Formats: sequence, structure tokens, C-alpha cells
Amino acid sequence: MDSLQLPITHYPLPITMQPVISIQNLNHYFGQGELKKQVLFDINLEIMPGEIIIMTGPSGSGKTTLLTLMGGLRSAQEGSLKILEQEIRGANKQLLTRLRCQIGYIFQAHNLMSFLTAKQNVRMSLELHDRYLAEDLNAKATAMLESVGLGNRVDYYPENLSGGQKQRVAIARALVSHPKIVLADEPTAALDKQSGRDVVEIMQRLAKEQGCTILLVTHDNRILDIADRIVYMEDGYLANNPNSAVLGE
Ligand SMILES: Nc1ncnc2c1ncn2[C@@H]1O[C@H](COP(=O)(O)OP(=O)(O)OP(=O)(O)O)[C@@H](O)[C@H]1O
Repeated sequence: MDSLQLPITHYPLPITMQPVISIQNLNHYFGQGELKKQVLFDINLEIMPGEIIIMTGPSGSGKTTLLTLMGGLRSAQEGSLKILEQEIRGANKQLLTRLRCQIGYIFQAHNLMSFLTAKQNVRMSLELHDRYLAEDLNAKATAMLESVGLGNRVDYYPENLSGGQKQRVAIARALVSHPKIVLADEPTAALDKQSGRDVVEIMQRLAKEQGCTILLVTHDNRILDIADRIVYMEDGYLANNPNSAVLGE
């Protein structure tokens, strides 16, 4: 088997910048027959590695529907949607499940397990990945909690943490496995101004450190400045040009 060893290269391999998410002419419908209703219209969007994108727009405009499609939480129906270079139009459950393991999710309600401590909640996310099985998962989870400023709360249960602290545990849980994509739906909605600010600044710092892409849906105008790019949804259409929308005013 020795003869199969590959030569070691001592120079960096060329990096090709492929979009982590690529959407072309995407339409989406809910319901069937007479009740069939189109909620997304001809969406086109490319998101590059490391970008922080904020998606904003009125209630009911289709933001969550688009976010769940981009997170592989539902299958695309019409057009093309590629996540990490995999086409997910008509994708089967196995492919969607595999993709989901490579994506971190942060929701408005933190969705922490109430019967697990902060450390156990974060550790659980690592247990989904075979590549960490040989590592000290408790040490990794603790280090991640330290990096979101919760080193002194690792053994606390969610009910004994503030809203902002819970959301920071959710961030630690989403980012501990170094996903290429993190999707966040209204992560600051339940937080006061300062906690909301802290939470998004932590997300921004970790994303830049890890080189992961963040896609964040929000109505919160106070956090728009953390974005590299803002996209605006209205009535199921995406305005990809920030100048076409009056934001934060
Ligand atoms: N499961 C569903 N079945 C039928 N219609 C749905 C479903 N989910 C969403 N819709 C409809 O699709 C449209 C877009 O909803 P969506 O939740 O994506 O909007 P949104 O911009 O995220 O709204 P909000 O800001 O209030 O969360 C709305 O008209 C909504 O009523």
C-alpha cells in the first residue's frame, strides 16, 4: 500500500471561489389545485463563501420560505437551487439530510434542549459529526462557549440563562462544528437592544474567523450594519440591489 502514497505539495492549492448558494429562476408554491398559491417569484441570488447577507422585507414577503429552501429544510420545486454545489431541486431526503449536517441554524426561539446544560447542548451538535468522535467533545464545547463569553455558564441549564445568553449558546451550538453556512431567522427578535447587538457582533466575529457564510433574516434595523450585503424581499420578489430598497429609514 506504500506505493499509493500521494506526494506532499508544499505550495497552496489554487482556491476556486464557487458560490456556497446559487439560485436561478426559483419559484415556490404552497397548496394544491385551486388553493395553489405562488409565494416566491423568479428568485436569482448568488452567495459567496464568507459573506454576511441580511435579508429583510415586510411580513409575509417570503423570507422564511426562501431561508428554509436555502437551508435544505424543504425541497425546491421549480428553477435551480444549489447548496454547496449540490442541486436540490427535487432532492431526496438523504441528500437534504446530508446537506443539513453542513449548515448551522439559529432561530428566534433558541430551541435549546431544556434538560441539557449549555455545554451538553453544544456538545450534542458535535456528536452529529463522525469527524469529531475521536476528540474531547466536552473541551471543544467549553472552548466554544468561552468564545461567546459564556465560560462561566457552561453547566447552567437554559432556564437559568437570560435571553441573550441562551441565544449565545444557540450560536455556539450552530458554529462549533465549523459549518460552511449559518442560517439565522430573526435571531435578535426576542432580545433587548444591547443583547441583540452583542449576539450579532459575536456571530459576525465568528463568521469572519471561520470563513463561514451567514444568511440572516431580520426586521431589526439596528443590526443591518453588520451585513456585507443586504437583500430585500417584497411580495415574493427579491431586490438584489440594496439601492432599490429604502432600508433602515
Ligand atoms: N406552510 C405554508 N403553507 C401555506 N402557505 C404558507 C406556508 N408558509 C408560508 N406561507 C405563506 O407564504 C407567504 C410567505 O411567508 P413567509 O413566512 O415566507 O414570509 P416572511 O417574509 O418570512 O414573513 P414574516 O416576516 O412574517 O416571518 C405568506 O403569504 C404565507 O402566508
